[in-house]
Formats: sequence, structure tokens, C-alpha cells
Amino acid sequence: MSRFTVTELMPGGPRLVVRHPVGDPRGAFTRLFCDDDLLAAGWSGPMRQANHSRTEQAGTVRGMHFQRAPHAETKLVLCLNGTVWDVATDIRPDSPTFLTSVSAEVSADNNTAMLLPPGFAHGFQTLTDSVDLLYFHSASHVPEAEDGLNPLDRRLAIPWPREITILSERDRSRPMLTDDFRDVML
Ligand SMILES: Cc1cn([C@H]2C[C@H](O)[C@@H](COP(=O)(O)OP(=O)(O)O[C@H]3O[C@H](C)C(=O)[C@H](O)[C@H]3O)O2)c(=O)[nH]c1=O
Repeated sequence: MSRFTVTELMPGGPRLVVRHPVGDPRGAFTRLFCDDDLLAAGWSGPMRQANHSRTEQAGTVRGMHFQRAPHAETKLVLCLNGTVWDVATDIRPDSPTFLTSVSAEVSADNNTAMLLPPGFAHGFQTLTDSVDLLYFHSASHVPEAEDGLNPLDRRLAIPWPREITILSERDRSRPMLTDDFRDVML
């Protein structure tokens, strides 16, 4: 049996990746990442960097982040503790779903991860306190290539599930998209 079940959330876009723990009387063993298994799910390139973010308070929003080309990356995001509402926004200027978002509940309990191919911004809202998120990246962190969209931008209309309790100054102060926003993403 495959260690993952993959569901496409958007044609050629983000996928939900459900992990299947292998249990025994001692507990369970769960595969978190495997490039061979995830190639068919849209993983491309090496696994260059893994990150852990810890978020203490429910209602916190981080996002909407991405790295600009040529450092655009495939990202696998999973939860080792707690629950988040995970969001991927299409930032491909020529896409028919440009600026459309897909989202899903990602938690330690539901063994679900979000796989985002290049061309998508990522963000989430914590639905519980004490959230540990684990990221696998196909590209290294390049600070000069870091960019983001304002998670409160009306053009994105992301339906955050609950009142936002904490948003970093950097995320809050990102400019709202203007009428030539499609050019912004080139
Ligand atoms: C992304 C990244 C950051 N950092 C450093 C830079 C800052 O000094 C510190 C915190 O970074 P940042 O405020 O960007 O962390 P988040 O706001 O949680 O951003 C992350 O969460 C959103 C939702 C994501 O999808 C991204 O993977 C990532 O941008 O870690 C690194 O050293 N390596 C990295 O790969």
C-alpha cells in the first residue's frame, strides 16, 4: 500500500497529501517525505531545506509568502502538533485561476500535508495554540528572492476562518495589489 494518498486541489496546482502511519503494538511509524513517492504528486527537484515554525497562539496568520524566480520552490507543509487552516494562492500571471486560493485543514491528527508547486504563495492561520509546522523546500532560502502578498488583500479575499489574533508587522505592511497587479508577479 502507498504511504501517501494524493488529492489535487487545483488542476496542475496544490495537492493534499495524506500520510498513512504504520502501526504496531509499540505505536506507529509514519513516512513524512519521499521524493520518489511524491514525484507523481508534483514534487519537483531536490529536497534542499527543511524548516520548523512554532506558533504559540491560535488565530495567528503567517503569509502569504513565496520566493521569486529563479528561486521559486516546491513546498510540502505538514503539522506535527496542532491544527492550521492552510492556504495556497495562485500567483501565476497567465493562469486562469490567477489569485485564486485553495485551502484545507492540516493537522497532526489528520496526517494531512499541503504540497505547493512553484507559482503559489503560502500562508496559514492556526486553529489551535502550540502549532508546530514542518516545511520541506526544493530550493534554499534566498532572502533577496523573498516576497509576499498581504493576507488581508481584498483582491485575494482569503476567508480566514477566525478572527486574526497575531500578524507580523512585515506581513501586515505588505502593499495591497493595484490594478496592474498581474505585472507585479512577472
Ligand atoms: C523562510 C525562511 C526564513 N528564515 C528566517 C528569516 C527570519 O529571520 C526568520 C523568520 O522568517 P519569516 O518571518 O519569514 O517566517 P514566517 O513568517 O513563518 O514565514 C514562513 O511561513 C510562511 C507561511 C511560508 O510559507 C514560508 O515558508 C516562510 O516564509 O527565519 C530562514 O532562515 N530560512 C527560511 O527558509
